[in-house]
Amino acid sequence: MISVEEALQLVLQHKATLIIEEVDLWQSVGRVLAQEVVADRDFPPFDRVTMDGIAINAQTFAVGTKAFPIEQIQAAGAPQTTLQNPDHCIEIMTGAMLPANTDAVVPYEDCLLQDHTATVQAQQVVQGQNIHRQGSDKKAGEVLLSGGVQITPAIVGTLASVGLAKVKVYAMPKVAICSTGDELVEIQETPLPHQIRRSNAYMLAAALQQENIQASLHHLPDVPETMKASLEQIIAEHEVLLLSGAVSKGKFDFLPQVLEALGFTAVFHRIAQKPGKPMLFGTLPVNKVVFGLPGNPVSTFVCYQLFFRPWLRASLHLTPVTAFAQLALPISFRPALTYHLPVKLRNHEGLLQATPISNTGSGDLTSILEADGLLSLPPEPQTFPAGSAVPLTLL
Ligand SMILES: Nc1nc2c(c(=O)[nH]1)N[C@H]1C(S)=C(S)[C@@H](COP(=O)(O)OP(=O)(O)OC[C@H]3O[C@@H](n4cnc5c(N)ncnc54)[C@H](O)[C@@H]3O)O[C@H]1N2
Ligand code: MOO
Ligand SMILES: [Mg+2]
Repeated sequence: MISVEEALQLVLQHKATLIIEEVDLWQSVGRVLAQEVVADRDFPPFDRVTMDGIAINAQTFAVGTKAFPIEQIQAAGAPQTTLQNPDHCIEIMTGAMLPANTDAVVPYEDCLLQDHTATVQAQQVVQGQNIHRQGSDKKAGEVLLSGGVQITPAIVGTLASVGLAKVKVYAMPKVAICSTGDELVEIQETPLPHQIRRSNAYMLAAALQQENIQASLHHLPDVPETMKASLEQIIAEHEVLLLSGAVSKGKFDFLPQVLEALGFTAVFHRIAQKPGKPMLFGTLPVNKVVFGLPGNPVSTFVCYQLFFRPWLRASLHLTPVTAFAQLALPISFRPALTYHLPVKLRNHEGLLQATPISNTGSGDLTSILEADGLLSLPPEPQTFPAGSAVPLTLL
């Protein structure tokens, strides 16, 4: 059996090669940018006034002038005006271009406006005050963003400001989710006493939806011939298979053998971890990957979080997420496996503290209902005192 670290390395050696597609800007949030974004003009593109008030020449104020006759008013969106007389002022609005021959803006709050004259009541006027200088944020031609970042609302704003109505992003892989098992029924059905609803398929579909992947949903019965025929069709139409169940030691766990008959090469089967020990991972021609997630709901969930998500991030050129939390309680366990524990997180004196959520095992789906994260306790040491810093997967 291989360790969690080895398993993850192997998974990451089989990244998907994702093509680049163009989407409308307003549909790009959450997607991964696949292009460089360059400032098409200076940021800001002109000396931008930052307060509503009057624009003056600071030198005029410095030699003792307080009352400035108003030459005109300049609104945001109007072309730049020019102060004709250095003893005068121009009324100016936030977002307007600074008028030529002025170099300071005094806010209305510091002025008295009467008879077409603004009298400055402030003690001081500093050259450059309330002016956002052209190019002070970024210069035209500067790289604002490189590819390999998830598009946030702030990025959408930046893309909009450089005029990118269409954005290049990595296309998401085509994913099929397959539940397996003759005990499973559709969610709208009333299960007989020996049956359960196929909740894992929906849990995985929801998780993928959070990644902007609309997966197709399938079910495979515990009959090798039917399983094979269905899988053949599914493989032809998808790049990634997320399978739940049928990977352990049971008499009806046919998945590994059926996959092999379809050209599957196992990269690993079984990981030294709990839950999720029976996980299967491998490849199918050409460049397709299969995640055989163990059927117990918490195992399915944990393996998805710990292997599929890092695989997807790496395929999308995103940097890995690393986080740690401190254990709120001491924990001891055996045998020597990596233990993934659903935890509740809270802030304790400025540190992230994790409290394990009690559960009855990996069949206990309710144990992850309130989980904010998964702690992964390595096989050694087997005793972790309270306060130990432990790797955390944020959910
Ligand atoms: N002799 C051994 N038995 C088992 C081992 C082992 O090492 N030796 N490993 C155990 C572990 S750990 C797990 S996890 C399970 C994994 O089993 P499978 O991946 O083969 O999954 P199934 O047998 O199909 O189902 C297990 C369990 O999960 C329920 N299930 C399956 N799919 C769904 C679904 N879509 N929605 C809800 N629940 C689902 C299924 O009904 C079973 O109760 O094997 C142990 N056994
Ligand atoms: O380890 Mo299994 O994945 O717990 O039920
Ligand atoms: Mg089984």
